[in-house]
Amino acid sequence: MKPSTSTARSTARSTAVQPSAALPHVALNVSQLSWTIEGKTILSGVNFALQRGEMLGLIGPNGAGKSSLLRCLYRFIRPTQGQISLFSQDISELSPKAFACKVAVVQQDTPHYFDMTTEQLVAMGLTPHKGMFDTNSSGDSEKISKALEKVGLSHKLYQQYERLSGGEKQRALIARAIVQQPQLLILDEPTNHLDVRYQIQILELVRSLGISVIASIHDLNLASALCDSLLLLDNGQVSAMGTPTEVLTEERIAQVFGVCAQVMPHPQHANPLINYFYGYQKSYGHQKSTMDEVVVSHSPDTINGVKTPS
Ligand SMILES: Nc1ncnc2c1ncn2[C@@H]1O[C@H](COP(=O)(O)OP(=O)(O)OP(=O)(O)O)[C@@H](O)[C@H]1O
Repeated sequence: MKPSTSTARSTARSTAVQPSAALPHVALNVSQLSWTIEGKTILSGVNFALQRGEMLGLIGPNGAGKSSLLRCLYRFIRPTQGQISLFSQDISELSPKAFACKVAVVQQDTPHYFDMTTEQLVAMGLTPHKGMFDTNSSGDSEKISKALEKVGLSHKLYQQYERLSGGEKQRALIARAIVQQPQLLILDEPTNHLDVRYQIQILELVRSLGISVIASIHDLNLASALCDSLLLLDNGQVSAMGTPTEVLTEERIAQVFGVCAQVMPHPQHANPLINYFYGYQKSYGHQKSTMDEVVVSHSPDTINGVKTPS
């Protein structure tokens, strides 16, 4: 199988449904957002805007505050300070039902849904759009089938959700979000349980929906390939925001993640492709880390005697 020479990003976008022209250009605006709990500041002065139809990757080391930021966006956490607006409307002013019609969330840990088939789980995505006494129609069944087909789970329609594998559960939750037809999709580590094929496929699928997306992603190469822009969070603050090329520099990867990397254009899409170097990390309690020297010299010829590619 030979990959296309067109970019993975443009290929996915070419099938996108264009969002309504009536909506403002900025989907999400976050201004001076801070969150403090138990005297500890977790998020501080976070500012960014997500353009309509754009896919924003939220990256950063463990504990940087990615999930906390997403929780503020889907109203699980009330920020200590700041404002979040969705298509120019303050999200705190939306009713729970109005909010659920506009925003879908796929959380990091797959929740338990005992006694529910995959079909019933995905049908939950229709609930915000229904009145109290509305029942599911044949059109609804078609929406559910199409969403399950998109995530490759048609054959699991009647299987108990609890019996799906971790990756299948993740894909079923994404199918539920698709059925919800949100204006904003929030994904907390959506590729967590997925094998490499589904990591690519699910993110390409999410891109192809043509809606505004914010997703926390640990795999920097995946984020680089599939996101329009990246927001790098470090210690609760925005360290950088911009295109993958602007954000993913060797210096910044060393500073924020504490690893030495070589960044080059990806042969298919030309966004940064990151190669990590090994063997220089501090081993706890023994060796002094050579990281500082690596960062200072920036393009080491050798690391621990291993010649690095030029
Ligand atoms: N409810 C809470 N009470 C106290 N501390 C919290 C709470 N929620 C998060 N934190 C702390 O906030 C910091 C950021 O956590 P968060 O889960 O947002 O980071 P993250 O970037 O998503 O990390 P990871 O990549 O490991 O998932 C951590 O130090 C965490 O312990």
